[in-house]
Amino acid sequence: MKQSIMIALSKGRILKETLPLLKQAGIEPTEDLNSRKLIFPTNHSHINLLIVRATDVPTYVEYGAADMGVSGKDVLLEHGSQALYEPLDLKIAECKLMTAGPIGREPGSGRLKVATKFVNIAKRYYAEQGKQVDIIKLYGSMELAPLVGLADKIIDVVDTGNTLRANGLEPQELIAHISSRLVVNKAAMKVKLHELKKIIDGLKQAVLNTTNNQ
Ligand SMILES: Nc1ncnc2c1ncn2[C@@H]1O[C@H](COP(=O)(O)OP(=O)(O)OP(=O)(O)O)[C@@H](O)[C@H]1O
Ligand SMILES: O=P(O)(O)OC[C@H]1O[C@H](OP(=O)(O)OP(=O)(O)O)[C@H](O)[C@@H]1O
Repeated sequence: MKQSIMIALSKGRILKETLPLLKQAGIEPTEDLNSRKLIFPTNHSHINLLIVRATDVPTYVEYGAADMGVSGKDVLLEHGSQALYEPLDLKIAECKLMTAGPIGREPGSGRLKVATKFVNIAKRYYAEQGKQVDIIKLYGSMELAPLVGLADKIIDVVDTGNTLRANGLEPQELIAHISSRLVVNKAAMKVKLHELKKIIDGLKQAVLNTTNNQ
């Protein structure tokens, strides 16, 4: 019997952009993913999909509750991914992790206040520059913080820049180019090598086909 494989995905962008790649790799869910269920069967009886919050994907994979998953590089940088293999850049959900602030306004001379949900990334970024800043943890709608005086700057992902512009903000420093990555549990990679390698190779080919056709 084939060893069972659990793949962790998150709703929204990652699910939408990963499903066509999985399909090309021969893996398709056999139930409607819009239901309230959280575990979904696929056309392979040994492969199931687990739907979790985007920020929880590395945790599920790290502890082996899922054998593999798809996670934004921003989430991986924030989580710390030493415990995970990252065998493949899926080249989906591409964006940039940036600092941003009010258009044309330089922060005052006091200690800089930076609002973000990426607290670890922010700490590392400013520590590397030898800058002492106050980091304010938010869980969403970071763009609001500079508008109401909660922070001078934010750190968030930027794609078109529309969200920043709509709130009178502009992108400033680039911290990292972001795309979604396939992550694999290290122990599973040993124990389930054969089954996991088939999926990784299938996805690798799917990414190649997709990028060649763009
Ligand atoms: N505007 C964007 N364009 C392209 N990729 C993006 C954009 N925003 C986020 N991403 C990438 O897609 C990933 C998933 O984003 P998504 O918006 O689906 O989840 P989220 O809202 O960040 O997660 P959660 O639901 O846990 O808050 C992010 O981790 C990031 O890598
Ligand atoms: O530069 P842009 O193209 O405007 O994209 C950037 C926005 O995209 C993401 O939000 P998303 O659309 O995923 O909504 P969310 O806040 O629900 O995650 C992110 O949090 C930014 O706010």
